[in-house]
This record gives sequence, C-alpha cells and structure tokens, in this order.
Amino acid sequence: MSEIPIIWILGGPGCGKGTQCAKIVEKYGFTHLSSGDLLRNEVASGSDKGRKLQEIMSTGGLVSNDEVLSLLNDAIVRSKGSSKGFLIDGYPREKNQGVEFETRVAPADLALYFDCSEDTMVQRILARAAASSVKREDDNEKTIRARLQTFRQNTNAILELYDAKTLTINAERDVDDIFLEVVQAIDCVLKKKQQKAAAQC
Ligand SMILES: Nc1ncnc2c1ncn2[C@@H]1O[C@H](COP(=O)(O)OP(=O)(O)O)[C@@H](O)[C@H]1O
Repeated sequence: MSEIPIIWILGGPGCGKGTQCAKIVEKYGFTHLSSGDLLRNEVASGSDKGRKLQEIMSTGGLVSNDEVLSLLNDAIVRSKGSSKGFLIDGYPREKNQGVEFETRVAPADLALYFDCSEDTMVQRILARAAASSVKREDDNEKTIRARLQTFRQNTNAILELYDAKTLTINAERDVDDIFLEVVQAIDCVLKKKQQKAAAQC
C-alpha cells in the first residue's frame, strides 16, 4: 500500500469535493471512494442495515465509524492490486475516524481541505438539488443545516490533528483555479513517493 498515494478529501457539504475528485480521477486515474456514495449504495440495496443507515443520514448526523470504515476498507481491498492511488472523499469526518483509518488501513499521504463559507455551500447544494433528476433525501434545507452543524462540530479537531499533512484550499474560486492548486499538491506527493521508492532500491 505504501507505494500508492492515499489522499483524504475534506470539506463541508457542497464545497465542491465531488467536482475536484472527478478532475483528479480524469488526470491521475486514481480510485475515487466516496463514503456518502458507499453508504447510499448500501441504502439502495434495501438491506436492514441500509434502512438503519438511512435513518441517521436523513438527520444529517454521522453513522457509526465501524460501518463506514468497513465499507471503505472492503472497497480498498477490492481494487488495491490495480489502483494507482486512492481518493477518500468525505472521510474522516471526525478525528477518531482518521485515527482508526490510519491504524486499520494505511497512513494518508495528504489531506486536501476545500474551505468554503456556509452560505456558499447551502447555495450550491440547493442549486445542485434543483438541477438534478435524482433526488437526495438529505438535500432539503433542514437536513443541510444539520449536515453543516455536524461538519462545524468536528472539522477543527481534524485539521489540528492532521495539520502537517493538510493543504487548505480556498474553494470559493473558479473550478480550474482550485484544480491548479490540487495538481501541485498531488504532484508533490507523487514525487516524494517516487524518491522514497528509489532510495529503497
Ligand atoms: N465518514 C462518515 N462517517 C459517518 N457518516 C458519514 C460519513 N460519510 C458520509 N456519512 C453519512 O452520509 C451522509 C451523506 O454523505 P455525503 O454524500 O458525503 O454528503 P455531504 O454532501 O453532506 O458531504 C452524511 O450526512 C452522513 O450521514
């Protein structure tokens, strides 16, 4: 695992994580794993577990880390052999999730934090919901506010603990300007990993 990069993608709902992840996947061919998508797949399967997850997700709270981490870990193990790198999107959402990920899966090489004002995030989510044909149960104003509150409660502790490997990016700018900064950070990680691998030969 240590030869391929693991990148955490942090930021509140509507900060533009998904847009940047799509651009990263296009450029670098990394495997994109979104905790929200993995959980929504479980909900869509109609299982008992899915129903319980849905109840929590519709309140804007966090589901148990055991559930999220095992979904992530299974997905990582499945594509480990063929992956060029992992983008872990929407995780960690609280400090302890980060600690457990690094203990049970692997250390993260970089965390990209897309920093955005709450007003912008609310506007973006509502605009996305209005334009989308697939309705997300949690894209109503009440749940959006709750999701923002969950985010507000937990994020500073994550940023403090992982300060040394976190790059904070102003996500209020143009998509391409943001991506330029993302590319610089990822190129730097790839270079460091190559140098480390070369030193081991
Ligand atoms: N790492 C996680 N830990 C716990 N719950 C999570 C995690 N990731 C996603 N969820 C649950 O799934 C919901 C939707 O997640 P996501 O699609 O990432 O939404 P958002 O747009 O709010 O970032 C969250 O509100 C939360 O209930």
